[in-house]
Amino acid sequence: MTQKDTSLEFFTFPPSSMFREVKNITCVGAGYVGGPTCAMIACKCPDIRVTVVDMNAEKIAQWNSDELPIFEPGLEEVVKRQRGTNLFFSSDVPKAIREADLIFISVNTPTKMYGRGKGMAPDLKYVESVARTIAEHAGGPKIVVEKSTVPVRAAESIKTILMEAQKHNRELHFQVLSNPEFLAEGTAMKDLAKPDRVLIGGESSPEGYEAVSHLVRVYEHWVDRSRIITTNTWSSELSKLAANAFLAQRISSINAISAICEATGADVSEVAHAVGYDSRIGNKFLQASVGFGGSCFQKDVLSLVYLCESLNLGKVANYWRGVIEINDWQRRRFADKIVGELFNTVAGKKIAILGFSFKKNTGDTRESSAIYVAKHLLEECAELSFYDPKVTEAQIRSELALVSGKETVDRLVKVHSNAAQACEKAHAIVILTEWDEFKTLDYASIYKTMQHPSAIFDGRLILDKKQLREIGFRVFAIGSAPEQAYNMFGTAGCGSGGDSSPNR
Ligand SMILES: NC(=O)C1=CN([C@@H]2O[C@H](COP(=O)(O)OP(=O)(O)OC[C@H]3O[C@@H](n4cnc5c(N)ncnc54)[C@H](O)[C@@H]3O)[C@@H](O)[C@H]2O)C=CC1
Ligand SMILES: O=C(O)[C@H]1O[C@H](OP(=O)(O)OP(=O)(O)OC[C@H]2O[C@@H](n3ccc(=O)[nH]c3=O)[C@H](O)[C@@H]2O)[C@H](O)[C@@H](O)[C@@H]1O
Repeated sequence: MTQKDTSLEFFTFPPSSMFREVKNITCVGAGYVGGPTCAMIACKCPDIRVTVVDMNAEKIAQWNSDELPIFEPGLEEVVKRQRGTNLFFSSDVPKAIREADLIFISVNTPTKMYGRGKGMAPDLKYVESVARTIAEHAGGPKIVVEKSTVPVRAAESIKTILMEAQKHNRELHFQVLSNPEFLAEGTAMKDLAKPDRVLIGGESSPEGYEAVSHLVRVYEHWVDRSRIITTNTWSSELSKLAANAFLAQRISSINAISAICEATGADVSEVAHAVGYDSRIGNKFLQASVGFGGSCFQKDVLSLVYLCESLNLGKVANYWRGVIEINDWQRRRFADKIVGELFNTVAGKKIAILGFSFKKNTGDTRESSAIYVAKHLLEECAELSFYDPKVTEAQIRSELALVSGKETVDRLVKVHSNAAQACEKAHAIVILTEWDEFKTLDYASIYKTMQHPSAIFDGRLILDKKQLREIGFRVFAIGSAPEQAYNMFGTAGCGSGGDSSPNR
């Protein structure tokens, strides 16, 4: 099936349409995707009533309150404007399903932690449970849209469940579409308002085309038709996994280069700039870091690896597995670097950790690299004092307890409400999230309150190394050798992380 075969441009509606024009949308799953996506649809489509439902009643209560359950720049304004007008949050899932013309499935698909595929395959139990609820309560024709990220051919399972219900009730008609979401946290509202593309996959049949065209029309309220791509269902499902794998691969690529930089005197920012200037490569997503985090990159690359293994494509599986391996290695390498530069022991030393969320402008901590760097340092008995502008103390403690145990966390972890306090009497500062406020801290004053010699480890490349060195800090950044460690003949004076321990 080619792209052109499924393109809607040449498509004319069949005389008897199976589905009504979309006037009521229900989204099952009021999380980081369901909430912002539906807020945007409600905002851009005043003629459509949008209801977001979730089995978690507490979360729904938060969506209906002044304190939304997630922080996302620009979200609160839109929710507060639309809520009660054409945007509703409810925990009455059956009712919202009955009333909908189109239903988004936007539930979580985390990596499975049990049974077959443990630690690799995505857990599709929530998606399946929604499909069953739809089958039970639909009562009439529905376009069901898979927005969650799923493996290729997941739509087939949803369809099988729905078709079983259709066999027993002639009022029921279903079409299952794939419409993966590409928003990034922290910029979700911008991404939704002006997406690079909207991807819709559907069945190659008149009913499939009709369903696709209904969803196209929803997006056409604000997205130019040229940016709405229609494909077959499986291409759409695979494109989402592929897009995340490509993005994650870019980060692992630049992080792999960062290790070479540290050992040679090249500077990863300069290399990224020079490489990214090639218009075929492009300059986005080339920021070396302490490793990518977030709920999706690791999960989706692992899902791709599992898919390849299931298809007996071992070489392809290994290729993508390397992306995760480099990411884990980068985190470990950075933690080892901290221990090494603090004279090979951090036991009993206070280390200030600035940033805990997986990136700036979000309070989301899922798979944050901070968790893993902290885990390694806690294993070395470091005393960690944290500050993050959007992550609560309870959240930091509970994430760390999962990997290091509650007793260790109670003994060695403190959480502060500002950066300066976290740094007081510390031997080192470690930047793990690129929050803007960390760029402009008064480091000269902070330096005076610290133990000396004082070190800064920049895992996000946001600090001015020269200025910090002038204050007196020993400065270490991902992807550049310490200033004194390199001579003009190219021999690095300090090893900064080969495959063996970088400790000197
Ligand atoms: N977080 C992100 O930035 C992005 C996530 N995605 C994908 O979107 C999907 C959703 O991700 P998030 O919104 O981050 O997850 P989330 O965990 O924030 O939200 C999922 C919600 O679904 C609810 N839920 C689960 N099963 C349910 C059921 N049977 N009935 C009613 N509610 C149910 C949960 O209570 C939860 O509130 C995942 O597949 C993810 O891979 C895609 C693009 C971006
Ligand atoms: O499927 C998803 O969940 C989403 O995953 C990512 O979005 P997100 O994880 O929210 O955030 P990103 O901006 O992609 O950052 C992911 C991680 O990579 C890190 N990163 C990003 C870019 C970069 O150059 N270097 C780098 O280390 C970030 O700090 C963060 O830890 C994708 O960017 C979205 O397109 C996708 O929809």
